[in-house]
This record gives sequence, structure tokens and C-alpha cells, in this order.
Amino acid sequence: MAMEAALAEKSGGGAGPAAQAGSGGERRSRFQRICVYCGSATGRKPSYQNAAVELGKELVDRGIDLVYGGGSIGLMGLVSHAVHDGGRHVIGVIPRSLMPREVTGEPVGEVRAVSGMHERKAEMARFADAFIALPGGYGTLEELLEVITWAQLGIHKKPVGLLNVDGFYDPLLSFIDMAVNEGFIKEDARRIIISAPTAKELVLKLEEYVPEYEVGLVWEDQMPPACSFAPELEPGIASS
Ligand SMILES: C/C(=C\CNc1ncnc2c1ncn2[C@@H]1O[C@H](COP(=O)(O)O)[C@@H](O)[C@H]1O)CO
Repeated sequence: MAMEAALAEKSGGGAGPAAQAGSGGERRSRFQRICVYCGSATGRKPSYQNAAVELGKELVDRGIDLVYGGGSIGLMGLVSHAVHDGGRHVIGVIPRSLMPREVTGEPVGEVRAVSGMHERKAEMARFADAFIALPGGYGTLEELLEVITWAQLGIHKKPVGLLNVDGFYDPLLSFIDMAVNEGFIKEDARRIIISAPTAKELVLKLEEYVPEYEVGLVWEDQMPPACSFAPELEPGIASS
């Protein structure tokens, strides 16, 4: 399925069947599943690692499942273990060529094998109701900027959040503000990006986000939006 079509299936802006009050009084979320992009390294500061674990716990607290790039290395391992250990479902989407354990470590939860990086990003985005980027490198930045670009193009209306741990993303946000001032990014497209310094604040902001960015584009291969917010998942190739 083409990337745009796959995403359009779940492009309703975030409201879903999980938006009910939990019976035990826990803070339920309107999101069933959040896609987390993050470093395949842990980074130098312990605060990055702590933030990955805190984010995982916040998802668990709110009854949200995780989709991510698979693997148990770096921050990816920390966030996926925190969600898995907390009893929520974890889906890792991994290209077959990255599957050897020496490359990605041993992932937890459901592992879905895909043919390559493009399919991986489309699948991760399709399964998710919102996106969060923790600190990371090129891979994280690429994934993040792609979902921002897709939002700008009207391919989806799902919230996109930056977990700005210790100001990690300040230089990127300054660069983006400069691009707004220089006339390359529109003010309303700038507001696609939601940022906060802690997982708690960020998830709350994502919960409250109302998509305001509108484009009149119709994608040739776009499927009608699905009624159901969460797709039926086929069984993964491995799970634990
Ligand atoms: C090829 C090597 C390591 C790759 N390991 C990865 N395993 C799983 N997912 C990965 C890997 N590398 C990148 N990703 C995806 O990009 C993001 C992390 O990239 P970053 O550059 O570390 O920020 C992450 O969200 C994944 O989806 C051996 O060098």
C-alpha cells in the first residue's frame, strides 16, 4: 500500500476508541498507540536515558501501546522495555536486513519484519495515533521531519511531539523558527510541532492538540479514511 494511502487510513487527528475513562480511575488516553522515534544510542547524558524510561512509563500509565523502530539498543531499548515491562503492547517494525541480533539487540514484544526503511516508516506511521521524538541522531531526525512534512502535506493529522530533554531540540526549533522568519515555513505549519521538556507535559499537550493545519490536496492513491481508528493487526513474526 502506498505511504499516503496507508496513513490516510488512520488520519483522524487522534480521537479513538481508547478515549474512555479507565475503570480504576487511571488517566486513559484518546491514543491507542504512539510511535516513538529515538536514538539507537543512549546519548551522553543520563537525562536522555531517564526521559526514555519516563516516556515509557507515561505511556503505560495512560494505557497507550508503543510502536517503534524495533531493536533494544540505545534509547529504543529503554523505552520499549519500559512499555513492555509495564504490560502494554509493543510493536517493533524492523527491516529484515537489520534483524540480526548483533545489529539491533533483542527486541521485546511483537516484531514485524518489513522489506526496507521506506516500508518501515510507512508502517510505523500507519499504526500510530501520534508521534513522539526523543533525542536521537540522523535516523530520528529523518523520521521526525518526515511525519512533520506529511502533516504539512495533509497526508495525516496526527499530533507530532518533540520531547525536548534538557533543551536537546532547542537548536532544531531555533533553526525552524529562522526558516519561518525567512519565509520557508508557514506560521501555521510551524504549529504542527508540539514540544515539552517532560513526557508528562508532552503527552498532555498531544492529548489536547487540535489539528489546525489544512491543505486542500487530495492524494491520488488515498483511501477513504477508515471508520475504525486502530487497524486490525496481523500476527507478528515473533513475540515475547
Ligand atoms: C546499522 C546499525 C545500527 C542500526 N540499528 C537500528 N536498529 C533499529 N532501528 C534503527 C537503527 N538505526 C536507526 N534506526 C531507526 O532510526 C531511529 C534511530 O536512528 P538514530 O540515527 O540513532 O537516531 C530509530 O527511531 C529507528 O526507527 C549499526 O550501526
